Amino acid sequence: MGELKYEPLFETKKAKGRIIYRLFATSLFCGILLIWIYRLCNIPKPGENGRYGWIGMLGAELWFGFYWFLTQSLRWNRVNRQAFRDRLLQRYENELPRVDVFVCTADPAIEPPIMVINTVLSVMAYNYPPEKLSVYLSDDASSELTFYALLEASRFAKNWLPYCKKFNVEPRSPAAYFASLSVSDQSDAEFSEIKRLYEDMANKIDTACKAGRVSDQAKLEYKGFSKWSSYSSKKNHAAILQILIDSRDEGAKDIDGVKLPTLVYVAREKRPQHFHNFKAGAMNALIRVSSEISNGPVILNVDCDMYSNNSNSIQDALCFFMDEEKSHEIAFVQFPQSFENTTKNEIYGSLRVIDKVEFHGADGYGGPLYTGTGCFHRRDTLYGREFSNVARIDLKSSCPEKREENTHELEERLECLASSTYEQNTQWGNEIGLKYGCPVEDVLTGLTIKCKGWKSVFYRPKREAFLGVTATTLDQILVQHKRWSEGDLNILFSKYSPVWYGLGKLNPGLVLGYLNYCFWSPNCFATLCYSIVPSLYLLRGISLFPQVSSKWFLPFAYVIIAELTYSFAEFLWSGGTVLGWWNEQRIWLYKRTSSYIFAVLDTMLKLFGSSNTTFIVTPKVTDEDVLLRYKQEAMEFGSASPMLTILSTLAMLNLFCLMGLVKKLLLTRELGLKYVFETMALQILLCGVLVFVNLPLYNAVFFRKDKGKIPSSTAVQSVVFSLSVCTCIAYL
Ligand SMILES: O=c1ccn([C@@H]2O[C@H](COP(=O)(O)OP(=O)(O)O[C@H]3O[C@H](CO)[C@@H](O)[C@H](O)[C@H]3O)[C@@H](O)[C@H]2O)c(=O)[nH]1
Ligand SMILES: [Mn+2]
Repeated sequence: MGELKYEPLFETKKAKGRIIYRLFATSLFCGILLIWIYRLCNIPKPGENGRYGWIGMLGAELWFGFYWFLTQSLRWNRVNRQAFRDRLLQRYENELPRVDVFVCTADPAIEPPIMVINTVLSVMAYNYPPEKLSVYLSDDASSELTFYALLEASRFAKNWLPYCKKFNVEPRSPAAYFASLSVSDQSDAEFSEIKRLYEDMANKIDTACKAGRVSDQAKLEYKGFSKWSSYSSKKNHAAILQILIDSRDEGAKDIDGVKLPTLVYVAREKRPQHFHNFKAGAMNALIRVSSEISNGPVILNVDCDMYSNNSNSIQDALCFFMDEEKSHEIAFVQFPQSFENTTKNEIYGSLRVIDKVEFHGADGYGGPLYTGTGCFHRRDTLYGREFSNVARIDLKSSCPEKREENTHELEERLECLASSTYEQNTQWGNEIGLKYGCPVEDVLTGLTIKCKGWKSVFYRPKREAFLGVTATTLDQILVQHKRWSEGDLNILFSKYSPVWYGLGKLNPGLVLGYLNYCFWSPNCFATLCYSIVPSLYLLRGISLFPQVSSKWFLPFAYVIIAELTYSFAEFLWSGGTVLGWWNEQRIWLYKRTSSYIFAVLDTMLKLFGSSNTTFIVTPKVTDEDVLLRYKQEAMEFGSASPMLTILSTLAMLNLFCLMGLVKKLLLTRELGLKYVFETMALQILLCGVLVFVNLPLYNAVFFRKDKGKIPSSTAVQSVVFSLSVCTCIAYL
């Protein structure tokens, strides 16, 4: 008899087409080198026209070339992963580990309780032994509305979970499930019954939310509400911890008599004198509280809008943690961040290329970033454990034992773990738990885990594992990207910088990979230069690029065409549309000329100690008329803001430059047509593309009447400002 053959629980395959890609990238690099040489060798002498502009362009092109080089690290060595769930179940069906799911919410006004509990229900309904599954909701708003919704959800779960199992429902967020069905699917009695139950619950929650409070009757029915009696405000209250379902209780069963997963509500203590560290603080409180309740060795973390869209994700993730030969070094398994409310052409851009390309590239060098949601961690690594090849963590576990304390005693005992002083004089937020002090606690925490010797995995199953809500206005997306790019830049300067902390600990390819994100925001300088200088020089008739007939024109043409074609192909290959790519270019420009500028400024202020970390939560609800425009893919410029003023000014500036040129060519005939095209083709092209990409903005300034247009004050400011600059440049 031969030995049993070892069958891996997952496999890792190199992505196809890497050789061709590498050849292409090398050719592009040669083009970039030639551009640099041309710029360096042709700097106008002091006193000559265009010297400063030229030097600016040189700087910008050096930067773009450098940044392009960084982006190669995420494309050079892509890998794809495959998990074998059947093998996992064959080997470990009875020894699966306990899994704790953390859901975070922060504000019932922009993260509606009904959305939050749909996420909670979707993770409670995972295809996983319920006695091994525990769900924790952290409510940073400590809102009794959210608590009330969770209470209702805990009751509805008794019907919903068996229904999901019986009919193998997907997705298991009730709202998403009902919305996914057509009328003809909705005939049988059991369906009508579950839908009615859901609607009853949703109505109750909706009524409470509209009233802004929970009815006295509901409060009388459930003693848990008494914990709000000493509550004074969202920023000043004691910890509230309630175990709504304790799966160790005999009574914790659904209508079919099957166990329910544990469900816990936690609102950590907040006091004005103690800083709460946003989501990282919430997560750390959950890590502690859960350690005393279920202590699952695997933790899944989702944002409150990211419902589970695939009931098998836990098993998928466990394949990466439980393989006998390859799993011991894996700290976390990150799933893509995908969204449910995207429109066809994604007017505000997407994370498409990051998910379909870049994270697979990072995975080839040791693993993707932790991006805060849709990520499974080993609990120990969150405690700061160093990787060791010898002391491996065994995840296998049997059923939890019965507890001595009753639920009430347990709650009382654990509230102190969520107190606002618990972390004082401890290493929480520093050596233990998620890291504090950075707007992207997720990226920073993931980075430090990897610097302790661990690897991570990026897994993109065919059926999306999680779906969330993406921003629906320009302002929201710019604010979000400011937070992200600022956070990533903070990491660069922090003690955990991939450069000085990561070097030697991470694969150099991954260091470069991280730098891609750390250097997001400094891209603003080169982009600003490229979108202002050539256009203004165009107005003055000064050429900044080689003549069309010059041989130096070729590398420019090659790099521009090759890079644009590549980015276009990559986008389509990632599942995007043609118009989607064009929209992506616009949002690329907008982020770089607004979010990133403020990210750099705030980081500088912070380095000099005069600014604090903030976290503006992205709204997950949209007004009806805004939603309508979103669905029609009309950009929502909306309210005035410094970011919008910059965008609008830049757009106007380019428009006036182009108009100025046309005027010179056609009306005054100051310049010959042939001469202009020969010497300034690329400048005209650049300015023309900038105008073309900004068409929706001009429309929003001059023609739109709806509320999503650019506010008149912003429009006037930007026109006056850009017109004055253009006039000065043209006539002085
Ligand atoms: O003080 C806070 C602030 C936020 N949150 C929660 O954090 C999550 C993320 O907030 P959101 O406004 O949706 O930010 P996004 O930019 O969409 O989030 C991404 O980026 C964040 C870091 O900037 C990560 O924390 C997130 O997990 C990641 O999905 C939400 O569930 C919030 O409820 C808290 O629990 N407490
Ligand atoms: Mn979000």
